[in-house]
Amino acid sequence: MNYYSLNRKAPDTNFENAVIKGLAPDRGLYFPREIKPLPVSFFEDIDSKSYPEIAFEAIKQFVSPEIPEDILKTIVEETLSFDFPVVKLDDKISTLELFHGPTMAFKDVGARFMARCLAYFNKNNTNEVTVLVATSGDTGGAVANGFLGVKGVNVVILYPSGKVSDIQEKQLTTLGQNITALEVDGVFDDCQDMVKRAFLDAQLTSKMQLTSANSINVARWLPQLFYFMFAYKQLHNQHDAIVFSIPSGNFGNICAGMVAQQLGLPVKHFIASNNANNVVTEYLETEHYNPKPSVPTISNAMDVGNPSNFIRIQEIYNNDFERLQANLSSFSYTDDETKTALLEIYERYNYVSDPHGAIGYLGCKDHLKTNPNAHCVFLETAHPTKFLDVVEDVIKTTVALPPQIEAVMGKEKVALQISDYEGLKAFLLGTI
Ligand SMILES: Cc1ncc(COP(=O)(O)O)c(C=O)c1O
Ligand SMILES: N[C@@H](CCOP(=O)(O)O)C(=O)O
Repeated sequence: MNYYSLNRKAPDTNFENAVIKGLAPDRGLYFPREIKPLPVSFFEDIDSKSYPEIAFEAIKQFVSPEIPEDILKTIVEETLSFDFPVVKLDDKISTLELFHGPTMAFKDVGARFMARCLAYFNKNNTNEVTVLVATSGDTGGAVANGFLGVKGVNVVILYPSGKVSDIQEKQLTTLGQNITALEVDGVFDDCQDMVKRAFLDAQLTSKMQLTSANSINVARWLPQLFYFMFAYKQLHNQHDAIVFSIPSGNFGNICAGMVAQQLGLPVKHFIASNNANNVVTEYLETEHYNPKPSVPTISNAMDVGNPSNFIRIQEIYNNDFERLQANLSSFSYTDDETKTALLEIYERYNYVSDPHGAIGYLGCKDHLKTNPNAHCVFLETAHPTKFLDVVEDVIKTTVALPPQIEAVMGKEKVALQISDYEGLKAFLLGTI
């Protein structure tokens, strides 16, 4: 598959180059030249397919011919070695649990998929790659875990100091080996800007091959489309008007859902559920896109003021505001509303959600007010114990720690403090 830059000032490239480069030379995000719908029979026969079989068929066109089919089969099987259950709360609302992977966040799938693609491209150990990642909480841990020990790959994670949960911080600062954590005096958007700036810095790019493991990288972004197909497989026999409410920050996940829809997945509507960082909610109300500095919330992984993937969403809809509005709604919620929702989900359904999922639940409730015939699936994007203080404080109950979380609890944080781009550059050049 060829990919083009959304800034349209760089040549097309293939999947391998798009993955290794991360961002196009004109600083644009890569986007597939074509999204060919899957045959109708793919969806009709979905009950007979396993998750890896669904994933293989869905992603094949985006990675061929650079990843041969037998390798791709192995990659998806290894990537998807855990479950993706839908839990029905009632006849109107379900949740898709995306937290059964090694770091208990939905990012595990993209991180594991991308790590395996890079390892394949670097099979002869000829090109050392430095992977830069900006995280507002979960991407860092998932990428650290997914890339740990991958030969020829060094991972550098930038995270905003004091703005990720304790467990998220442990997950991204305690692995060692080929993983380094940089604690940035700033917000997530500062970290993301530094990563993008590094790609354009000739002093760096002449010395090392840099790429990104954020959703700006197509190998991290596209596998997220699997989730929507897995939910459809579990629900399509009971509900024919499925809508998804996606807790959104950098908008990679929801945008991947829209690619699944382009592939033919029967999705009725998308809901971007946001915390106070509401640039897209405002856009859909006003048609003005006005990125702002992010504000801290209890759903910290969504504290993004300038979502990278919004430009991909606009591309999918051909920059047609009316078409976008017809397929996408967006709501934004305060921390108090999030806490109230967390408690309501617990008391009404005996289900413990995390603050991000709780925002997804609120999006479902708001959508159902005007669309009572829909069945709304909100994505549970992280395990509640990743936000233990908030969750236990709200539901007034102790939540048992799963083994994946217990494993990092006693570990010692190792991170290097930096305050600006020069700090990142000095680290990469080995001068600090
Ligand atoms: C728990 C959680 N929920 C939601 C999101 C938002 O996802 P996206 O950035 O793809 O919009 C993130 C971070 O990406 C996350 O870690
Ligand atoms: N919410 C993310 C922010 C980065 O998103 P990404 O999908 O672009 O990696 C996080 O948890 O780090």
